Amino acid sequence: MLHIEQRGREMVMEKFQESMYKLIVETSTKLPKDVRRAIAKAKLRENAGTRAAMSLATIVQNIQMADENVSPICQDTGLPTFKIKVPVGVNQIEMKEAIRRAIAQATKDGKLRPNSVDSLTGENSGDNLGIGLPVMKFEQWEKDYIDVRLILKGGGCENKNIQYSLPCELEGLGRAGRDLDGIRKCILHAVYQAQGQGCSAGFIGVGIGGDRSAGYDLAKEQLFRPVDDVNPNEDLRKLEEYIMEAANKLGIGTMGFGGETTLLGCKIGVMHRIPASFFVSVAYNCWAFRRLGVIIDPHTGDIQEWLYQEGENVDFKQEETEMTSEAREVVLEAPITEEQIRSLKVGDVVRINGMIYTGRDAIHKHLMDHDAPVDLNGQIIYHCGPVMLKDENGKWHVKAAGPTTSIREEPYQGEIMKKFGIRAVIGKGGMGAKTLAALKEHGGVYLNAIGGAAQYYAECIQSVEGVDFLEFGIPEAMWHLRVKDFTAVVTMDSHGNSLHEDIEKSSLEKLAQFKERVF
Ligand SMILES: O=C(O)C[C@H](O)C(=O)O
Ligand code: SF4
Repeated sequence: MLHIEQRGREMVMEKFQESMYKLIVETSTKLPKDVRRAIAKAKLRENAGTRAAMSLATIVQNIQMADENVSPICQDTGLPTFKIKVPVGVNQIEMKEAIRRAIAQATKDGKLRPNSVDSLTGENSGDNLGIGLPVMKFEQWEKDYIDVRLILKGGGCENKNIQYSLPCELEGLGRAGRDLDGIRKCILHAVYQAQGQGCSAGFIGVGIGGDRSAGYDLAKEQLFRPVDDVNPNEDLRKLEEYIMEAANKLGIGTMGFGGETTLLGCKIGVMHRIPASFFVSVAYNCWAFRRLGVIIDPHTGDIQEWLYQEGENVDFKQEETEMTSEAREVVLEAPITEEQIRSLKVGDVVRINGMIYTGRDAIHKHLMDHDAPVDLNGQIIYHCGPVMLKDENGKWHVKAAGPTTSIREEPYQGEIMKKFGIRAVIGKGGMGAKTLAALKEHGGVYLNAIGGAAQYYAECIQSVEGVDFLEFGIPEAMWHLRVKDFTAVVTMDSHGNSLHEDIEKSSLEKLAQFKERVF
């Protein structure tokens, strides 16, 4: 009897594992309906031919490609966080194990990038498991079904989360006090400081109150609310509406290229605090807002219902995908000469053919005091940590390959370009003053690709010609990629111009319009 019961439980857990696998794959590859609608609305607002319109065209094409290929929307499949509500009596230990197995399987199948790194040694576990990862938060409830929600939040937008301790002084906005108006200022500032680095246009979850950790938890909890719900707290409903309107006047736009839409959603929650502390915590999520949920039958482990499925679905299939822009278009193929680079100006659209080499955090640090494994003279470095799969013949295939946030390489980039003769770097979000000066001195350009458009760029990659530093892990290795028609925009040129610097300046001026008390 006991034996039969145990066998029955094992079968339920196998089914539960299968259900979790489906949830993971669906979350990584298909944006939820509410997010699609927000993106479709943003696209309508942009004027044809602008950089923002072109970027949004790439984004919707990418969403559609991810649907069709059942492949990750963005190569950074994030830090998986599960929120699970269970009836009393359900075995949480077994559920955790099943989720861990499902995560490892989805990684093996190229639906998740191996993203779990030992914080001390830098070693990638290879299967997305690790100390504390994936994050699983259980709660019991009186209902008779299991509710599992999953968010895959990438690193670039996570790095733009911000926490304010009121009262404080904010650039452009002045004093933020311990009241609703002070909160308003913090939230606007949070959107401003993210610029394009978290792959705007973004969604924000805000947590008011708590301590530092509970505040961030509350902020992230807001990201599980449907984009189009209405806050039941009247003050917060008004604040959410106000923020949506005001933030979209900052002119940061898609990818920080300027434009009409900077924020796609704003959800605010509140909890009590202790007298001495007043935190406003903001969780920033990129446009590639991957969160879904399922209802599970605890007796079978089967999915009974998918969540976030209300309302109209936008499949972007009918979209006109022609990405025409008013910009000058230039074809580049490495090795690139200094003369070619000097002829490029901010705003030019570049189509790259031939070889590019990936390099991100580990490689930049390494190259500071080591030789490069290949001759990088005149070459192009791509800030990218792709999702790769090896076939049975040992051949590598690119499953997703969008850009990563370049600013992390700011301490190294200029020096490395000069040391090796690199002429161009591709990334997203832009770089700072040090790199801009090096581009001018040495003759280099910074090319901005569309963050999150991992399927779109994977399709530009014709072959993987080699790999170095695989010991750094798949995302950090140097992949030698042959590309065709890889499109990016010059946003920093060799004449001292930076679109990022310009947008930061103009958005700060716009932010200052919101200095006066509103609430
Ligand atoms: O790690 C990555 O591939 C990208 C990251 O999510 C980023 O936005 O920089
Ligand atoms: S690259 Fe952009 S879209 Fe992808 S996870 Fe990072 S912030 Fe999000």
